Amino acid sequence: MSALFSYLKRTYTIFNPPIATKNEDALRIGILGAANIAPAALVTPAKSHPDVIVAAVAARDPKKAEAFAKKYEIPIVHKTYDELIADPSIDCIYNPLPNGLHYEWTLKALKAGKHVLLEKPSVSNAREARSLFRHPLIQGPNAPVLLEAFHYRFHPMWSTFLSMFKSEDVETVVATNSLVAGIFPKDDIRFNYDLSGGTLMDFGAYAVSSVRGVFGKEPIGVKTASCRPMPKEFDDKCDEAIFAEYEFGNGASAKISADLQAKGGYPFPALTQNWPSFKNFLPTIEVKLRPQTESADGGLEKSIQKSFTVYNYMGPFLYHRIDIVTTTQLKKSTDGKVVKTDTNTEYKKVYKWPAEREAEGRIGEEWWSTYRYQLEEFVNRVKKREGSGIWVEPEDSIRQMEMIDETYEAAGLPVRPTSKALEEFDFFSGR
Ligand SMILES: NC(=O)C1=CN([C@@H]2O[C@H](COP(=O)(O)OP(=O)(O)OC[C@H]3O[C@@H](n4cnc5c(N)ncnc54)[C@H](OP(=O)(O)O)[C@@H]3O)[C@@H](O)[C@H]2O)C=CC1
Ligand SMILES: O=C1OC[C@@H](O)[C@H](O)[C@H]1O
Repeated sequence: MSALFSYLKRTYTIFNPPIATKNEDALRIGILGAANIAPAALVTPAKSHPDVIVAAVAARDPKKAEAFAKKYEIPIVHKTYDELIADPSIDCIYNPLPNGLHYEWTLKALKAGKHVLLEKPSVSNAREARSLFRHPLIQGPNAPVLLEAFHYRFHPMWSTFLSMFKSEDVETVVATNSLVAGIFPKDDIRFNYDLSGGTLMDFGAYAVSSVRGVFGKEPIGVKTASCRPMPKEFDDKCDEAIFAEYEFGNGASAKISADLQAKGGYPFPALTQNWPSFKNFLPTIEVKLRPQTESADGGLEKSIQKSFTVYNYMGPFLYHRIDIVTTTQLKKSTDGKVVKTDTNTEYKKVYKWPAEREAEGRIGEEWWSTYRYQLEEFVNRVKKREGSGIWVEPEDSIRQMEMIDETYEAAGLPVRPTSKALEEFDFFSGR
């Protein structure tokens, strides 16, 4: 009963957080577009942050911007994205535009001296990523801050999970993210090539990012990759599902599968045609370590294998569970025949940092969403405070896009298109 009560209380508070009194020097953030994700990723988290005011919004249709501003109590409405970026009262820009517009509008914001919280995936491809994240505009101690909003990384669950094993001990990783068909219509921005859509750019980007995080390094190469393209009458340069396997060296490998149009049939096919299988219902990552073998009495060998599975690693604030399974086997040394198997499973949940980590800047509340933890660090960077140290480094964002490009190429799909803003003037080639 008390577990149910605390679950309900936490969930309620995520969406109805206590309102912080704003400090005089609170950062004023403007939102580019009346985006669906903006309330969850910025407006609600900002409520409980004393140093953040969501001060302005702009949309292509001013009426839409006005309605959005009214609903979310945003004081300033700008007629255009350019006007918002030029507003001197705005310190930071939140960019939740479709992926294909990330490069252009982020660069414009940085040129105007604004800090940018940029939705994931950061840009359309590795070329854009190199141009943006190595841009002279963001170099130097007083340069504007630019962060790719891979929010799940900022939640204490993720760091705790990574701390449970050593990356060099990992043998296999499987990351699976599925969403029931029909949630996103087939003409959604996620399935529009010109806007840099594709499942690999969406759910798949989390899978790529999480696998890279587990290994703490880049793959040697893509072993296999395939996709299920969108139907021909839609945009078949976009993947509605993507499957890939990567080699990480020393026999280690990772598989990802991401599907934004999943059909399954669990548990009653006639009623649940579109549902992914139960096991894959929540975004899941499973890490298996290499078995550790030691000799035991009586001509036996003892082999211990550990696996760590997180259910809902993408949105752990809503619910998650880490399963730690230890399988101990006794085998005959002569022929490897298993004589005894013991399995022990532990379950862990981590919604906030333990109190003793506060001194390291690891602060938060049980009801902080991944976006709230992320906002805390974004503000810390802008305000030059130490913070938790968790960050998505510029080179990390570049390598993320390199892996996405390589996967698309291996799956036989084109890399997402480069923005005209870069085609027209590429800083690095000077064109
Ligand atoms: N962090 C997370 O958990 C999530 C992140 N995202 C990311 O956020 C971004 C936006 O996603 P989401 O909010 O779902 O998207 P929306 O469909 O809500 O689109 C976002 C905004 O894009 C603007 N826009 C500008 N040009 C176009 C165009 N040509 N076609 C369509 N829209 C256009 C619209 O702005 P206007 O209002 O001006 O018309 C719209 O409000 C993506 O990069 C996505 O990957 C998405 C969901 C979750
Ligand atoms: O980042 C995201 O997380 C939630 C999904 O619904 C969405 O498609 C994706 O962009």
